[in-house]
Amino acid sequence: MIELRGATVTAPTSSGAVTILHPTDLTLGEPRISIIGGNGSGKSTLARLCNGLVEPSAGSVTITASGDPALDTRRDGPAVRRKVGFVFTDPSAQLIMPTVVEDVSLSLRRAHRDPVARQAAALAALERFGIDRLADHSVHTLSGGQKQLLAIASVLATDPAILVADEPTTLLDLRNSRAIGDLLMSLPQQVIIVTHDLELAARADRTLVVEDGRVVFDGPAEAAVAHYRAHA
Ligand SMILES: Nc1ncnc2c1ncn2[C@@H]1O[C@H](COP(=O)(O)OP(=O)(O)OP(=O)(O)O)[C@@H](O)[C@H]1O
Repeated sequence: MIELRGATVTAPTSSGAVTILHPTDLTLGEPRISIIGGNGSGKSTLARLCNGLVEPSAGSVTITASGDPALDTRRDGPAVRRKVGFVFTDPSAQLIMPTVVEDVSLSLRRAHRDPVARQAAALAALERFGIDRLADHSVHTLSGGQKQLLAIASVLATDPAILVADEPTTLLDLRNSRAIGDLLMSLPQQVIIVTHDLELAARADRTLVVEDGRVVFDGPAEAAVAHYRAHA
């Protein structure tokens, strides 16, 4: 569960501070939540607030998961990032190591100090997502779909309670975006997806429509998509 209380984001610019997200109150507990809205409306900012990549300039963002005490994104940054995994639009931004298995191993370095156990856990994570055959491939030789799958596998290998994905299918062709969409919708974790793909957005339990730094509609996915279409 993610709670925003008066969460506001401002950024300094040459012409003074601008408000990117106006004070926002949200309790996000549904298993599948989508965030839609026009370019520059503030969707990524809202998504990044959820795992502390962006900190609120005012108000608070707290995470409660698995009965643990609530974590505050400003106070408990590293613990929040362990609880809330984040997948970027461009998986290349996230893939750092030369080979596929090394990349997953890197994200497991905290969970498994022993290199042998870590390698086994990394291979198991790849197997779970059907990409174990790529274990020794260079990350640079993967297709866009394979890269996004690997980025998701690396994040999920650490078993976060919540996954936030910022336009995870934007760079993918139809087949791969469907596959990644299906995967995200089938995960046991709570999933929050920012997307311009209205078909994917409509599969959520709840959809937020963002416009000019404000959540202007919050409700069932079909109604939210209809609102967005009518006001776009
Ligand atoms: N650090 C910053 N400094 C100044 N302005 C910023 C900063 N970060 C974001 N913005 C501005 O805030 C607005 C919202 O940005 P955000 O990336 O959240 O939008 P978005 O809805 O995700 O857009 P898109 O769909 O194009 O990815 C944009 O106008 C952006 O230029």
